[in-house]
Amino acid sequence: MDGYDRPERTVTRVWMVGCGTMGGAMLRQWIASGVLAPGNVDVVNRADRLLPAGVRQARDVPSGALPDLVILAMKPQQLDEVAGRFAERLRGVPALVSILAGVEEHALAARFQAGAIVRAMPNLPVGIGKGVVALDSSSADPALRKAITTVMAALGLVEWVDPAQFDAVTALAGCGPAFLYRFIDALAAAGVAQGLPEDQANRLALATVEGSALLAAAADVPPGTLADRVASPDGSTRKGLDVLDQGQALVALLRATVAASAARNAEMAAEARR
Ligand SMILES: NC(=O)C1=CN([C@@H]2O[C@H](COP(=O)(O)OP(=O)(O)OC[C@H]3O[C@@H](n4cnc5c(N)ncnc54)[C@H](OP(=O)(O)O)[C@@H]3O)[C@@H](O)[C@H]2O)C=CC1
Ligand SMILES: O=C(O)[C@@H]1CCC=N1
Repeated sequence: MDGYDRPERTVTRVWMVGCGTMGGAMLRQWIASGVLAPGNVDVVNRADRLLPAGVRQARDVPSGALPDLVILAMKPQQLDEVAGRFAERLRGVPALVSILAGVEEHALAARFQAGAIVRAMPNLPVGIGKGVVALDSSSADPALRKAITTVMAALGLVEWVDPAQFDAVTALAGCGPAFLYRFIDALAAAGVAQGLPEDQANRLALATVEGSALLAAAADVPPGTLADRVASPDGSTRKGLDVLDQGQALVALLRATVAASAARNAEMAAEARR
């Protein structure tokens, strides 16, 4: 019991529909962290993939009792196909979690009859337990929200967000790793342009981003203050920052980048509405 005389909810048996790049990253970390036992997970995909040992995979959902949780981890464009094939069999599952970008809770509820539906937006570092998982649900009760929070906490930072902000959160955190990886490559390429060997520039750029992120995460001051600490008075960093800050160049570039991703999420939401 949780102190409010309600039974605790636990997530033990899970079915996962689709388990590619993101589903696979989540599953690997859940199993590595002991949150899920491999023998309690069934994956439904179109062809066998390399999955953690002990996880079953098949082309159809298993027969027998429904699990505690079904996770939809295929692409948004595959929603109707998956609903057409599996919605009847999944009817009455206690909880359905979707990681499909853009696809709203009522679009899922129009296709699947589940006790509750939760939208989740992970990002790729969940595979090492250092990701972000944004969550939203209007149908989950407090006990389920707590259970889902516990499961997702093994993947990294968990944030419940306003549904109206889900597309923005997806653009920032879900897509964010891709933007960071581009930045790392661009930093390395800039070093090469200054005469560094390419392999060395790649190592230096990656280690610089890794160390800087770890330091910022541990610091008691914001990243902007750390940037000023790097910039010695009248030194070389300031000259570089002046370029990034000129006309708010970097801010404007990232605003446009995140806005483009958020707009695509909104398009995918519209495509899934009915
Ligand atoms: N990649 C990322 O960083 C993030 C992705 N997401 C979301 O995760 C979801 C998956 O993306 P991602 O992992 O990149 O894509 P992938 O293409 O890597 O994975 C999709 C998976 O779905 C499976 N699949 C496709 N159609 C069906 C079907 N009809 N029945 C069962 N399984 C099916 C594929 O099977 P098969 O293996 O046979 O091809 C594959 O395993 C998307 O909805 C995306 O919005 C969310 C946050 C971040
Ligand atoms: O590119 C995509 O659509 C998904 C959503 C967030 C990251 N990847």
